[in-house]
Amino acid sequence: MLSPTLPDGEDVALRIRGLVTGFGDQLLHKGLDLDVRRGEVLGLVGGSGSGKSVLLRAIIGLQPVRAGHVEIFGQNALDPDPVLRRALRRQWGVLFQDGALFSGLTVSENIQVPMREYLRLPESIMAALSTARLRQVGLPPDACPKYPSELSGGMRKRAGLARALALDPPLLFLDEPTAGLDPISAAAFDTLVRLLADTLGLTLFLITHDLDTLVSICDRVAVLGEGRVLACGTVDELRRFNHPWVQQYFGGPRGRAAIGKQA
Ligand SMILES: Nc1ncnc2c1ncn2[C@@H]1O[C@H](COP(=O)(O)OP(=O)(O)OP(=O)(O)O)[C@@H](O)[C@H]1O
Repeated sequence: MLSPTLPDGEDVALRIRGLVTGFGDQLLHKGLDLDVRRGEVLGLVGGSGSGKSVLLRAIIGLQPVRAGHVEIFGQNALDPDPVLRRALRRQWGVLFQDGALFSGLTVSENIQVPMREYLRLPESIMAALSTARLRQVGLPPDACPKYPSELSGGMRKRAGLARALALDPPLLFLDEPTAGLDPISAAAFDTLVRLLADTLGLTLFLITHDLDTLVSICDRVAVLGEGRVLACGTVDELRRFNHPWVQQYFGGPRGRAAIGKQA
């Protein structure tokens, strides 16, 4: 059994217990449990429509939850108190699938959006910080005055990542970070994400369909299906896990190719 929960005493960044979500009379998550260790890179996989994006939205408070608990660094993430929510909001950053940059703002202004909302800093400091964040994600300072439409897909992802890092959060959520990138850009993005996680000591929760990403940067992978986490473990452990979808996913031609590349 590759349990989605960790033993008591583990240093946990994200703890989910008994999560229930749904739309109308359809339940999507049916009592989902999951723990993410502090400092680990956890990948979330599952078939299309299994509820990966809705789970992310539920964790960060964008999706109503019918039952259950979500804790981020020991704080109740579902607490409706706006003061507590605001304090907790500074603990995480998120990169949505398409980067979700504001098209009418420059890259620099995009990175400054969370700074303006949560920090009170002089303009010159915010400008310097946004340039530093861009450098951190491998973009040159001359990207600062550009608009998202003037960037390539890979650069937009990096700009989105810079914005996710704006408040220097210890936890990052990434929704399909390599979707739409060519294989070379995707591999470079994976390398960057792992490097940032290691150097900044970040905890990463990333949704992906990209087997190369799972194999190359994730410490553990959680498999979502049937409204819960079916199993959570290393890619090697999951390959041996006896469940038809998991077997097909990791043992199929693409899974074997991705694992073979790393061998
Ligand atoms: N606002 C909504 N109203 C009604 N149903 C929704 C809503 N948002 C999502 N759903 C449904 O919830 C289910 C899970 O959606 P979700 O986007 O989380 O899937 P996913 O696992 O991320 O899929 P994919 O891998 O294709 O991105 C889908 O059946 C979807 O149609």
